[in-house]
Amino acid sequence: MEGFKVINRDIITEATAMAFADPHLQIPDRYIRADGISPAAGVVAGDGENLELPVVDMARLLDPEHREAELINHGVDEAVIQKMKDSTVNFFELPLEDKNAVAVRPGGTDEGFGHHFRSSAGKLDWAENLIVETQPFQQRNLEFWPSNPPTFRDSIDKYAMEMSNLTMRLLRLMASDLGVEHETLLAAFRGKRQITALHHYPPCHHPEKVIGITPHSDGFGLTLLLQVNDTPGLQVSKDGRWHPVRPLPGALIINVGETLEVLTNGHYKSVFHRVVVDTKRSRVTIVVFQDACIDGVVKPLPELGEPRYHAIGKSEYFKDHITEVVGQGERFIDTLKK
Ligand SMILES: O=C(O)CCC(=O)C(=O)O
Ligand SMILES: [Fe+2]
Repeated sequence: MEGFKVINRDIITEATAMAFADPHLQIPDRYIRADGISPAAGVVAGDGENLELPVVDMARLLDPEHREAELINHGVDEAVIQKMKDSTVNFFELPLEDKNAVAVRPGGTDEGFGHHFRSSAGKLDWAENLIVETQPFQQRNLEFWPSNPPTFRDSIDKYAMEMSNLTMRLLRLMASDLGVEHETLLAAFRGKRQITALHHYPPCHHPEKVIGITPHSDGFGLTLLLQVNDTPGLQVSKDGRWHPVRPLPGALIINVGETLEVLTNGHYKSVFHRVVVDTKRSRVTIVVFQDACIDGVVKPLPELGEPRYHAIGKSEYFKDHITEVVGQGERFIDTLKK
């Protein structure tokens, strides 16, 4: 996967692992954000102003009549979710040495365990991440798929499949909402890449000095985010303030990526978000990105009228998306608006 808000990867060192494990150790300088990125720099909305993201209660969305039953019959398989959560937690609990068996290779592919984002000032996010490409099947690079815990590969394989199916169900609903043929929207996603990112944000005794994930908006089509535990941290930017997002237990958060904003000609909007870390509890999330394009191009579906965004080739899109996100902290697609 070329692109994906990555400018540079870094391995997790012993010193970092120690700082992550002991909230009372001094924060290494590379994690201290003084560059306008730190949570201290943004205004956070008050209590009771948590943002209602498009939190999708699958059961309710798919069948208003049969909430519980529908979740079992049409929603994501609970056993698959639980197994994926367990494997993820087990992986992050391993000693650093074991996790580094699938470490990122600086200058190599964008997969692996490590830091996946480094600001131009060389600062790092307060998190360790494992990223693997889960679809298309032929592009899986098992070198980066942990064999420890032993359940990991099977868990992620099944979870990825569930997320592909869920994406197709969501796209059908979106296509109906947009008034376009289902196939038009589905075709833009079919056979495209699916990237799975596992995030672990350790606690930090000075959360105002570090950031779990730098403010950004997702570049791909659709993001499906699952919280493994209920530690808060995700915040969404709206009207110049950061609003905490607290998903309902068991709900997935669906983020519209910039590519989907363009495809739908601005009907769905991609949001700017970040993660702040907790003083006491770690936060673990499982995030699946579904990519999309029309014949290699990011552009509005022709059915949706006069295009409001300029068309751009996929590789150019990702190249520019990175520079823009990192350079200015703004959404790249705003530069594509007509
Ligand atoms: O972990 C989270 O809550 C958000 C992760 C995220 O924004 C991303 O992976 O793009
Ligand atoms: Fe994101």
